[in-house]
Amino acid sequence: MDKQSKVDAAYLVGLMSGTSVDGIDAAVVKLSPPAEREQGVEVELLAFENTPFEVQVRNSIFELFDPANATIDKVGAMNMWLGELYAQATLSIIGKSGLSPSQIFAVGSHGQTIYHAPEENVMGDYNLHCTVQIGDGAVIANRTGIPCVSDFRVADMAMGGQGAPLVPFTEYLLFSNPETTLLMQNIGGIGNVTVLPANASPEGVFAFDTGPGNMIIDGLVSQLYAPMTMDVGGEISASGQVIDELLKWMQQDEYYKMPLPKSTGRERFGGQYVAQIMELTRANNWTAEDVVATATYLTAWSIVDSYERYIAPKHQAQQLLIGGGGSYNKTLLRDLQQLFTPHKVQVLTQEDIGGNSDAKEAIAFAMLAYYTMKRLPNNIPLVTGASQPVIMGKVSYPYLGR
Ligand SMILES: Nc1ncnc2c1ncn2[C@@H]1O[C@H](COP(=O)(O)OP(=O)(O)OP(=O)(O)O)[C@@H](O)[C@H]1O
Ligand SMILES: CC(=O)N[C@H]1[C@@H]2OC[C@@H](O2)[C@@H](O)[C@@H]1O[C@H](C)C(=O)O
Repeated sequence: MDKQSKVDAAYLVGLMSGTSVDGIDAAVVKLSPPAEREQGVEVELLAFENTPFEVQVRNSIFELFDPANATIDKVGAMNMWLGELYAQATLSIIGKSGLSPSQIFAVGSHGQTIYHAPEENVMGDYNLHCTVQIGDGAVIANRTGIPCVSDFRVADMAMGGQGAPLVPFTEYLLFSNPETTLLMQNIGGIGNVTVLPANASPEGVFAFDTGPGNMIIDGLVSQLYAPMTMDVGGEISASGQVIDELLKWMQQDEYYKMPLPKSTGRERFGGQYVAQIMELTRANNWTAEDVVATATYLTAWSIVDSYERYIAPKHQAQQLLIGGGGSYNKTLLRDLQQLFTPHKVQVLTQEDIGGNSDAKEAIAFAMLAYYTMKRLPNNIPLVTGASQPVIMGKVSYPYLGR
């Protein structure tokens, strides 16, 4: 890092639109760089906004999750359209922060994942893996006049990694603690955990996707309670009972036993999976609230199962710190508290420690973009499985005529 960057704070915008497809999270942060490489970076959240997707946009994105529907014209058009929406979200949040676009060092945009196949051999004999995030960075840069870093995951995958999860890099920088072993659990569409052992070096950090977060719950609610798309506050599941037979069927999925590193997505727990549950529901005459309660319990179970299988043999954790939209589902929190009590792990949300469950990932992509702009590596190879550190993200520069 050059001498200048050690002292100057930078303003950045972070954009996240995750696997839930609920909308765009946009954050403006002030980043005070570390004095020495990775030690002591500080980030202050200046403004945050979630812009829900209009129904038409959401439906068009969902269409692209099925490779048979994701024709090149639709992918190309949505790549441009999302770029526009991300640019609007960027300008809106900068306005809210009281800054002007010229003060922003860079935008870090995750994009919309429409396909993630870290294991799959997509092209037959060619043994190619891939991950696809759309919402073009060049559109964002040119519409806002701010350099934009986008498409983070490909560089890691090029070096043999899963291209996910990426947030552990920033969680290590922001949350690691000399005395407490923390489990940073995100519950978005997918659930993912970062293990921050007390006093760990970056080599001690590990992370992986625990399985579905809200994806199955959202899918079932959309089918059984349309036009609702989520179980707000966990009220539906609170009124239902877990169906043992369905729970056992869900627990059979091979993902839970797969070795680390691992990551997953809609390809496993999306529309097709929900359609299978709907078939079982009709065949067995299960009630809607019991089915949603079971999917909710499954998510909590997958998190504690991951702890027992991969983490507890190495580390006794003190806290499970939950972020992402799942932290607003009270039934899910209740189930997690119940399941972690025997392990003596305290279950807290980001809000319990003065954080923001919604903003966490957007903040992370602002931070990752900072490292990209400084040409510093920003993956954790032991987390993603990459063979070496890489500088993730592609930079688009606007021409400002000066
Ligand atoms: N008030 C609420 N009550 C219950 N669930 C909620 C509430 N608000 C959000 N959620 C759940 O959280 C989901 C959105 O979470 P989040 O924005 O963290 O996911 P994401 O970033 O899209 O996903 P990922 O992190 O997997 O990429 C919604 O789809 C919904 O299931
Ligand atoms: C391919 C992809 O978009 N993965 C997401 C998804 O949502 C949660 C989990 O699955 C995680 O692996 C990842 O996102 C976060 C931001 C990450 O990379 O850390």
